[in-house]
Amino acid sequence: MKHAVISASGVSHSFDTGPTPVTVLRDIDVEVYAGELLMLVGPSGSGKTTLLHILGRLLSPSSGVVTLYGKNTQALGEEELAALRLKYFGFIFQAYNLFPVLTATENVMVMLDLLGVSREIARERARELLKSVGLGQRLDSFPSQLSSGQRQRVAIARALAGDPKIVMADEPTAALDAESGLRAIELLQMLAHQQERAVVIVTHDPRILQFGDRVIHLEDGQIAERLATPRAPSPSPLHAMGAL
Ligand SMILES: Nc1ncnc2c1ncn2[C@@H]1O[C@H](COP(=O)(O)OP(=O)(O)OP(=O)(O)O)[C@@H](O)[C@H]1O
Repeated sequence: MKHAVISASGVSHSFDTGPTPVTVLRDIDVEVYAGELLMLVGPSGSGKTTLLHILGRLLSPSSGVVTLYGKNTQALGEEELAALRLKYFGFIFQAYNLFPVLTATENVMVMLDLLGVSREIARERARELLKSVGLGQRLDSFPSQLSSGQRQRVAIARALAGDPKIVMADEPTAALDAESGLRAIELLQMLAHQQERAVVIVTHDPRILQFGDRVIHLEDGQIAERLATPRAPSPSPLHAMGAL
């Protein structure tokens, strides 16, 4: 039987930052599995990013339970959660969050440094990761010298630095043209299908929906619909291009 990597049950969340609390998620049940690309879609404000943050344990839900490999994470303190995120998760955010004064290699090395990897080994590993996402020719480029698609691939390489079992991406193709978006989503699909990682993506982008093994629609903080799409049978064209 397939075991869930992440399981959220009865998750609700309210933000208490304004004069009145705003409930943004209501009684959500979601399971995430290794080897699948799960997409969270829905209108703006429906709670997709909030749910991604809760599944990634960047945010604790107001109520409900999130388990990681069967272990309840609710009682963990901030330090334990930070260690958990470092160990299991790779995050890719829309704005890339690359350091402008660091090269592509150095941007990936920052993550390895956090993981306690020595500088020399980190440099080697960062280069390997960048080559694996097709950036072997741009190792020493600064973010400003890269296209948006290349910057996104640096962000993907950095998210993979700790060899995470779970990769989470918020709008990974939103800022990309069609060709770069396709390459990015194929790369993320490869991480799920060929490397058995669990990949969770929040997206508005109709061009990439077909890549999801499952698509969960959120409407006003609730799950409106789950769709299963067939797994792509053919190997990624990125392989043929020698990018992976
Ligand atoms: N830190 C916060 N404090 C208060 N309200 C918040 C906070 N973060 C999000 N919200 C509110 O929660 C609701 C859901 O936001 P969320 O970002 O999860 O939606 P989304 O579906 O990802 O939207 P979009 O597609 O526009 O990014 C929105 O109404 C938003 O204004």
